[in-house]
Amino acid sequence: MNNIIEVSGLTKSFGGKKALEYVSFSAGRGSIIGLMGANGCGKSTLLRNIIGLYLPDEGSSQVFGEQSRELSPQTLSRIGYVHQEGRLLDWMSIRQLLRYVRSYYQSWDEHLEQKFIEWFDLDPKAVVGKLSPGKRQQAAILAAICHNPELLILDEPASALDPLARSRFLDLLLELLQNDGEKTIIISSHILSDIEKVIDRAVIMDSGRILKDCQFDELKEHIFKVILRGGQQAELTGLLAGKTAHRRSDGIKTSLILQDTSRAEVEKILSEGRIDAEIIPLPLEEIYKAVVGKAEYVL
Ligand SMILES: Nc1ncnc2c1ncn2[C@@H]1O[C@H](COP(=O)(O)OP(=O)(O)OP(=O)(O)O)[C@@H](O)[C@H]1O
Repeated sequence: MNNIIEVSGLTKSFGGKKALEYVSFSAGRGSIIGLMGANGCGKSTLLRNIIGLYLPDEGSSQVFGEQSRELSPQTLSRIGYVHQEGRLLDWMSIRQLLRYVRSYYQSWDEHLEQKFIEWFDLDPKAVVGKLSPGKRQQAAILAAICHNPELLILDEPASALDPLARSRFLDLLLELLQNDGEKTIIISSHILSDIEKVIDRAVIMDSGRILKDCQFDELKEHIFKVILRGGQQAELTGLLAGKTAHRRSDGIKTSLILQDTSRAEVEKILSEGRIDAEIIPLPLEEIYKAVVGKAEYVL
């Protein structure tokens, strides 16, 4: 498979402080990738390096086969980017802004523009500088997607959106991918309960490094919860000790968050030992905490 993003050994410091340390990352076509991690762990820096907004101290980054530091206008027109600060031309109306952005692209999709103006309930006459943060984010999303980019990079795009707008935004992502299964979308977000509805790959960063990068299904297969009841709780807890990220017992039942194992392996142990237990999938937020080692689980 031809990757459209190839990042290798990317390192970037600001004033002596490392924001990225030897990060390698690649992406093929046709997926929605969730980029997660604590504030300041390097997500935006990675995304900005990918599109050439930042230049690395070491390592290389390519998009559509071109070096990120010198992307041609043709390659840039295949990319859509929504950045965290949502910098836009404040004096324009939404309609003027979209007309202005559209003048840079041959592939602008008017039908898509109209559809999402209605969907987001945006007033085309509204002045950008007077929009609420959420409406502003919606305008930024629209300006980034209507040229039908093959690669869509979304850096915290939905933080200011209300629940309905967020849900419409997620539907929009799925629709973009359904219409064209070759698109690649990278979305960085702290709202894990949202992105778990759409992502098929999870990338978790911590302190400038990638801790985990795998298919979301694989992550769910390997990090999950088991609730034990009955008389064999101590025995099974011992058996799974090396794979337990967190354990809590209330005297009646024991809850374990397991990792470094698989549901199939644990199901086998349970059935062989005829053990009364329940395997429960975890929400992405809990999986994330297990990966980064922050054991503040609600069990
Ligand atoms: N332009 C810049 N100048 C100086 N320091 C920067 C700059 N951009 C990023 N940094 C620093 O690099 C580190 C990584 O920041 P980055 O914005 O990539 O993190 P993030 O994971 O996107 O965080 P958040 O979730 O808060 O958006 C931080 O310590 C940040 O202060």
